Formats: sequence, structure tokens, C-alpha cells
Amino acid sequence: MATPLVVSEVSKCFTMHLRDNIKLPVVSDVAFSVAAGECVVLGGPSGIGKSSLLKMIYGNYAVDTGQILVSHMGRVVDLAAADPRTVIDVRRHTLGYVSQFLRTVPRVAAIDVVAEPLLARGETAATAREKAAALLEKLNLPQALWRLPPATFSGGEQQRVNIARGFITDHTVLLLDEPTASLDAKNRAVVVGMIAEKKEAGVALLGIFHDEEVREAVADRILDVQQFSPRKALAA
Ligand SMILES: Nc1ncnc2c1ncn2[C@@H]1O[C@H](COP(=O)(O)OP(=O)(O)OP(=O)(O)O)[C@@H](O)[C@H]1O
Repeated sequence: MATPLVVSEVSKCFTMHLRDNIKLPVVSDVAFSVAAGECVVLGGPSGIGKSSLLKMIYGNYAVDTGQILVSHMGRVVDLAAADPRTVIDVRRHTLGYVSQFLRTVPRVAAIDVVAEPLLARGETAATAREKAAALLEKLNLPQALWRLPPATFSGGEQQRVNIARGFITDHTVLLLDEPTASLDAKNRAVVVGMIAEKKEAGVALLGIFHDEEVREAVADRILDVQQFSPRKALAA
């Protein structure tokens, strides 16, 4: 079986077009892989490029050089060079992403926000909603909120909807950007358990966790992003 995620020689420099095209190098020569059933946590100081790296892997940020290889339905796809249609297909079937904040859609009920990724994969509405309800229950979201759009939910409630949406599929690679940042201890423990279940199911997880206790509980390996910082090289 191919390694689910391989990142090789990835470099990225932001160009500030509205600021005299100032160049802001963020990472260079990033190389690592994540095996099936492994949870790798990105470490390093604030501003070193952890979130940017997740966004590059998901395809929200373009990369300047390098390869992002994802094992997708029996073949290896280089997301750094893939066309938008392929990126969408990989996101639908293989690569999940729990962003730090939920992007709310007006008038769509929380339960349907969670069920949507399963519907997109051809699941029936009844089954998708059933699975969504089970996850919302597990994450202790009060039932009274399930039929409401999450726009007015608290930070922690929105984050739980976001987590349920990210965990509902059986994607084989899952990116997690601080999924527990707004949660209380009880729900943090639920998420730690859900990550353990994903690992057991052979999912490759790559995440950012600032909470030390959560990091210790989920990480098989911590990857210090500072080693890929071009600013570190300039400072040396
Ligand atoms: N869209 C963007 N345009 C320009 N610069 C950006 C952009 N996104 C991030 N940066 C810059 O890239 C650097 C890395 O940011 P990033 O958010 O990846 O860091 P981080 O390690 O995740 O930080 P933190 O731990 O504080 O969340 C920062 O200097 C940031 O200002």
C-alpha cells in the first residue's frame, strides 16, 4: 500500500502584491511523510508556517516548488500539480480538513452541515443524517441546536460542528488545524478519543495542537517546522 501522504521538497514564498511585491519566504525544502494509522503533529513557534503548510497540503495555498503526494483511490496524485477537478475529487474521497473555524452557510441546519460530505459521496440523506446525529451526540452538542444554522452558535459549539463534519467520512488522510482550541476539557477528551479511533482505522493524521495535553495524547511524532524555515537560515 502506498504511503497516504508524502511531502517532498516543498517551498513557499508569499508575495505581497499590494506592498511593492515584498517577498515573505515561509517554508523551504519541506520533506516528510505520514503513514497509515499515524498521527504527526506540526510543532514550532508561532508564525513558523504550520497553518500555511496544512493549507498547502489541502490546496488552499499554491506551492512554489515540490510535490504533495496523496494516495488516492489506488493511484498517487501530486496535489501540487493537480488540476482543480482532481483536487476536488481528492478532497471528496481521500483528503479531509478540519479548519480552525467553521465557515457557516446561511440557513443550513447544523445537522445538514455535518451530513453534507457524505451526501457529496453519494450516501442517502437518511443515512447521512443518522451518522451526523450520532457524531453531534457524541460531541455533546445539545439536540435543540441540531436544526439551527450554526452562525449564532458559540465558538466551542461551532468547532464541534466543524469536527463532526470533518470526521464523518472515512477519508484516509485527515488534516486538523487546532480542532480542540475552543473546547472544554470534556469535549477535548471526546476529540482525543475520536482521533484514536481514526488511527485504529488506519487513517493518516496531520495536525496542529497547541494544547500540550492533547498533543501528548494524540502525537506519534512531532515534526518541528522550524527546520524548514528559510528565516532560520537567514538568521544563522
Ligand atoms: N495569506 C498570507 N499572505 C501573506 N502572509 C501569510 C499568509 N498566510 C500566512 N502568512 C505568513 O506566513 C507566516 C506563517 O504563518 P502561519 O499561520 O502558517 O504560522 P503558524 O506556525 O501556523 O502560526 P501560529 O502558531 O501562530 O498559528 C506568518 O509570518 C504569516 O504572517
